[in-house]
Amino acid sequence: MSEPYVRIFDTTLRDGEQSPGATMTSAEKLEVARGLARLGVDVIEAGFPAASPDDLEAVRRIAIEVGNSADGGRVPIICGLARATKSDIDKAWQAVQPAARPRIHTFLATSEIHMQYKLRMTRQQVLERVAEMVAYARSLCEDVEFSPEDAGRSDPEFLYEVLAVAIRAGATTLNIPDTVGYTTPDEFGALIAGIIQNTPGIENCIVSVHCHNDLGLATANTLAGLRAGARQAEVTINGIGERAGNTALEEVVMALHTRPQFYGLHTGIDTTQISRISKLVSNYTGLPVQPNKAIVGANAFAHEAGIHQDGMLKHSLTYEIMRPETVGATQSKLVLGKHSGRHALRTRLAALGYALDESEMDQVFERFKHLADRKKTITDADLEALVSDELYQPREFFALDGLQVACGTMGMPTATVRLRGPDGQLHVSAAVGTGPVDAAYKAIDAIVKAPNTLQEFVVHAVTEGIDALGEVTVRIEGIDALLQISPQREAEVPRTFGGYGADTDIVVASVKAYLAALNKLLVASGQYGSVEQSAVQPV
Ligand SMILES: CC(=O)SCCNC(=O)CCNC(=O)[C@H](O)C(C)(C)COP(=O)(O)OP(=O)(O)OC[C@H]1O[C@@H](n2cnc3c(N)ncnc32)[C@H](O)[C@@H]1OP(=O)(O)O
Ligand SMILES: CC(C)C(=O)C(=O)O
Ligand SMILES: [Mg+2]
Repeated sequence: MSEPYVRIFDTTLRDGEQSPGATMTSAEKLEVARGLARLGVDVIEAGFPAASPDDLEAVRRIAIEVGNSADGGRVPIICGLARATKSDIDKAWQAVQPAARPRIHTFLATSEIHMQYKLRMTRQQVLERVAEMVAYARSLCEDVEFSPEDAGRSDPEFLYEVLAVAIRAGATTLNIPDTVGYTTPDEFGALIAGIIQNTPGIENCIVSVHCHNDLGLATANTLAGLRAGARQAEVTINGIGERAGNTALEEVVMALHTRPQFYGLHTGIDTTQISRISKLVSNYTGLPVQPNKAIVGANAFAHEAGIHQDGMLKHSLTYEIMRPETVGATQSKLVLGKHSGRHALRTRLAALGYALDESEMDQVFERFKHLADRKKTITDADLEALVSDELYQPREFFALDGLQVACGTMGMPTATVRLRGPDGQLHVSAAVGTGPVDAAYKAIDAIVKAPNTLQEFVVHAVTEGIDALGEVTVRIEGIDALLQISPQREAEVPRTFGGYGADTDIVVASVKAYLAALNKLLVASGQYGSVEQSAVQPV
């Protein structure tokens, strides 16, 4: 019992598939089973063959194709679940028999509430059924697992008795399920310790734990069970499963992997396969992984806070207890947003090719914070637009002098725009568009003649109510020919320009924002005179 190896029993294809809506096709199950074998799980619980002929066939295919191949370095045990009835056990055996290492897993509830209301059986009848069905399973298969369902709410003394009967009948693995996720870690650990201490013959069996997450304690309970002497953990990928789910494979494996001194236990899992199988299961079941999910969530290795980003840049272990590559994830992400600081911003700008001195950095940082207040995440294109503000002093070549729009359901949206140009003259143009903003932008384009593509258009209400001040942020990309001032300058000329406008009239705000971005583009292009200042040098 004291060996340090923990068997990973994956039940994604059985208990995981019991998640509402998570049904997978046979082909998808086979693909997941292959992924689990590559991951290095010890046991694949491939399904509940008595549930339907399709389920039986899916388990059988897995037994044939995955249960006989050593793709993952060794052949996994293929297991089928069965109620404690002859017909379920026969179907489970029919399904798993073709595997090189088949297992039958049978179960019967032992809590008072399940015995009385669900099974309508007495304790004595349960003991007799366990003896009979475990022996029957063992007559077919050498590897038999027995689970006293709802063990977490069962009388421990009765459990010892049931388990001893199962051992005498030939069970080789005794799995202790906290079926409804009711127990707490101390309690569950004590239950496992009590079972190991008080069940005759248990020293020749593997004790297993199977926890559900109704109180969010599945992983904690599983680890407590392992600390108490269990050497098999029943888990699912991404923690999917009945109701709030099962213990997540990735959490248990990485807890043991990350804290070897504390647990002194290890598994045969190739941790670099974790991210891949997580995505596969999420895609096939249609169950998205929450972004903050431990190990496999999109944010598991993303850092937004400036203090954390600074720490990460100095030494990744300041804020990461494991490397993303260890679980097969792409590298850590420093997400630029309203909580970011100068270190992260400077690093990102350097990666984009800009080296700023302190005072330039201060200016860019101030604008960055202001923009981050209005936008959830700041992209590289946003940064280029920000730097362009510093690199090329914005000059108002074209200023809005008047705007009139006609829109609604009675005709074509039309805009008339009057701009004061660099020559001091007023220029008027009118255009139709798909809406008033589109029409106004087309009218402006007809005057300004600076080819560009609109990359982003964000409208934001600053204040509440009908008279809310609307803010518009746009980002445009200049068409290359206009920006090729000279080959040497090309590398340092940003192609993306941001503009911002605010007004109680959202179309006016949109026009102001567009003109602001266009004026920057015109400065960069040198169309109306030379570039005034180059504050930023390429790295
Ligand atoms: C905790 C767990 O995850 S248990 C596994 C849950 N998984 C599943 O249920 C798999 C999918 N299930 C199914 O497809 C169906 O329930 C089937 C085919 C297994 C059974 O369908 P039905 O025969 O129509 O029975 P139904 O599901 O309505 O009721 C379950 C019956 O099994 C009995 N039963 C429940 N657990 C066990 C058990 N471990 N051993 C023997 N009988 C059991 C119940 O008491 C009930 O019996 P009753 O009809 O005499 O009252
Ligand atoms: C069948 C058993 C092991 C089960 O899934 C449970 O009790 O949760
Ligand atoms: Mg379960």
